Amino acid sequence: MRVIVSGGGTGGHIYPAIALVHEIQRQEPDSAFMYIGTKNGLEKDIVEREHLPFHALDITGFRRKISIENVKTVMRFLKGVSKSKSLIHKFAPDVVIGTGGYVCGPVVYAAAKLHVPTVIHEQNSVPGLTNKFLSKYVDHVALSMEEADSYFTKGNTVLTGNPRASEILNGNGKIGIESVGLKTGKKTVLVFGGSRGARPINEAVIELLPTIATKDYQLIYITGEVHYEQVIAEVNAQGKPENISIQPFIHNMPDVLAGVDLVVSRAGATSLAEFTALALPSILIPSPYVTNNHQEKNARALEKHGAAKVITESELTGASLHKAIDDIMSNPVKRETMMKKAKEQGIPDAAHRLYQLIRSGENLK
Ligand SMILES: CC(=O)N[C@H]1[C@@H](OP(=O)(O)OP(=O)(O)OC[C@H]2O[C@@H](n3ccc(=O)[nH]c3=O)[C@H](O)[C@@H]2O)O[C@H](CO)[C@@H](O)[C@@H]1O
Repeated sequence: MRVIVSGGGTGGHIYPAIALVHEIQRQEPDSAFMYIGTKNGLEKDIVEREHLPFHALDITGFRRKISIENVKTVMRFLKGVSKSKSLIHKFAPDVVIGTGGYVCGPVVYAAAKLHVPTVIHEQNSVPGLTNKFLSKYVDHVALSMEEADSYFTKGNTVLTGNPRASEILNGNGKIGIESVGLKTGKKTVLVFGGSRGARPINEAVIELLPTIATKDYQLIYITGEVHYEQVIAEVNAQGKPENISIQPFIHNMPDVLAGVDLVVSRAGATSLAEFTALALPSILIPSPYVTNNHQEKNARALEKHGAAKVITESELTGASLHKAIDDIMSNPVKRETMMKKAKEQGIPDAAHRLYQLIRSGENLK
């Protein structure tokens, strides 16, 4: 199969695209791929590590308020459509797939206009602007969560789950823990603030750092690339406990997640698909800076089910985070129950479901 994938900006849109590529490679090893993203998002680095051909569009997202920037955005969109059409003509794909982020807008729109079969994947319970716009033109909208269905009106939705949930099951926990320089066989907590890191989470972790040295568990703490140097400077000023590993970003998340017992994170939809697939208990601090507060909705759904504990950003302090971590880490029965509840929410065969949807496309060659 010849496949163009596009998804960008943050890890939550990029990793599902890569997971789908891996599933197609497993099913049809002689497939050919092209990835279309932006230069400025995380995708360039992540996709090049996968040795996939990468093309960049110069594109920006719409502001919700009327502004002159939006006029420039329309111009970039039109240029993006024209460049996408030329890439599609050259590559001649059997299908074009968008996994969210504004870069998919021109790519998937151009494909639909050229009558190439198209699929978009929505990770969240509340869809982003780009996917809502594209849903009117594409053959299928693949959903990770049923709740998103009511936002799409064309009757072309299918629940597949998030393909990253399948990918994450291939990790090796021992390799993951060793890769960050910690001890295997010890209970481990992972803290991270989504794919870009989150300052409020970093501040809370720095506050609780001195107490970590006294714990019988260890901590992997991912700061986010842009925050790393500042965090390291602050940690060095107070002394880093030995049972903590601090990283700017982790590229082998399937291995690392396979080796941990509890995760503290934002409530991005792709991360949650990973935690539930792996039956991982979580403490979730939803980002309040996202469309329709969708991260809190994602997080509350898991909390209601007993799989997660939610701390809102306004409740977040070093002390509240410390208490929440200790509550779960000192209570194996609670951890066990949360694991069971998390697993009930997972869709571990999502990559295959999405692959089947793509293959079943009536007009797919
Ligand atoms: C601020 C914002 O707009 N966030 C959105 C973005 O979040 P974000 O990109 O943070 O998305 P998620 O938390 O859903 O996914 C992050 C992904 O990055 C990976 N990872 C993270 C850190 C790291 O060091 N290494 C690594 O590989 C995680 O394992 C996961 O696969 O996309 C999500 C999915 O559409 C949305 O739900 C979020 O609301």
